[in-house]
Amino acid sequence: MSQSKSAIKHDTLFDKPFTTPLDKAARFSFDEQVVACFPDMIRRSVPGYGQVLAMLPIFARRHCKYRQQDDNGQRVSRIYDLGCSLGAASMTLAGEFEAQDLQIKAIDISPAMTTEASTLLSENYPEHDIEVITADIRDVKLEPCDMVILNLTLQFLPAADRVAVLENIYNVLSEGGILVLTEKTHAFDEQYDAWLVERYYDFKRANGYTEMEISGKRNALENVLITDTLDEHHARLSDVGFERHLTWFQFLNFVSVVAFK
Ligand SMILES: C[S@@+](CC[C@H](N)C(=O)[O-])C[C@H]1O[C@@H](n2cnc3c(N)ncnc32)[C@H](O)[C@@H]1O
Ligand SMILES: O=C(O)C(=O)C[C@]1(C(=O)O)C=C[C@@H](O)C=C1
Repeated sequence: MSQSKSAIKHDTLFDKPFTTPLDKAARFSFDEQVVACFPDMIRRSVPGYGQVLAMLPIFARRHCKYRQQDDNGQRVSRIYDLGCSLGAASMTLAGEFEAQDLQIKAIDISPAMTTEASTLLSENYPEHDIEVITADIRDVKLEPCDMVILNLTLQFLPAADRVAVLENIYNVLSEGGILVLTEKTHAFDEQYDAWLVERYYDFKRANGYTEMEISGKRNALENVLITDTLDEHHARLSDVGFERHLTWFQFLNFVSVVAFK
């Protein structure tokens, strides 16, 4: 993928002393500053990020069966990329499918993200039917679809809103379709959780983050990124109607679950 304006910036967002977590301005947000270094940040901060992305087209090949129709009446597979950020998941899918086979709808609440995602996707895949939409995924009316990707997005919604978003997804997925839900989690057992969190910080250290950057980001994410346990995710998927869902990927405290309609 080529970056539109400049080379990807190195993430140095938290390399200065941080303010208190009560300072609203210090809260993590997906603004222009984050957009500028996002590919570097997510690659160095999320264990297995590239591996999860690489599996999405492989899952799509098995589960997307041209069940939908585009505006010209052509049979297509419709995929939602919810909380798309710069469109990395959409980009990976477009790279593995012919333009006429897919209709991708990539949605994000951050205009800074969607502006850059639109540029990147249209520059790299001008022939593909990819719509980038700036919206809150709690408000959008989804259309019938074959696959939904929630890659590190649900964790940023207030806990009380998560069921409704998953219910909407369940209702619009076609029979045979899938939801791929990737999340940062915490372990119920405090000792296991402490071990996982410490090894996660080791992972960040190994990727070049300093102690100040690690603690600054932790403060900024407090009450912004709210994790559930893996059991809570599975229970919620059952509650909204998914009868079958399994954890297909886990790397430290990051997991990915596939739910089958
Ligand atoms: C960690 S990023 C997702 C990464 C991306 N899916 C990827 O694979 O590269 C989380 C994204 O969710 C978006 N987001 C958070 N709350 C949202 C909401 N209510 N509606 C839509 N997008 C939301 C943020 O703006 C941010 O871009
Ligand atoms: O938990 C952390 O410290 C992270 O950096 C994780 C995480 C994520 O899971 O989305 C948080 C914010 C950025 O979007 C990139 C990675």
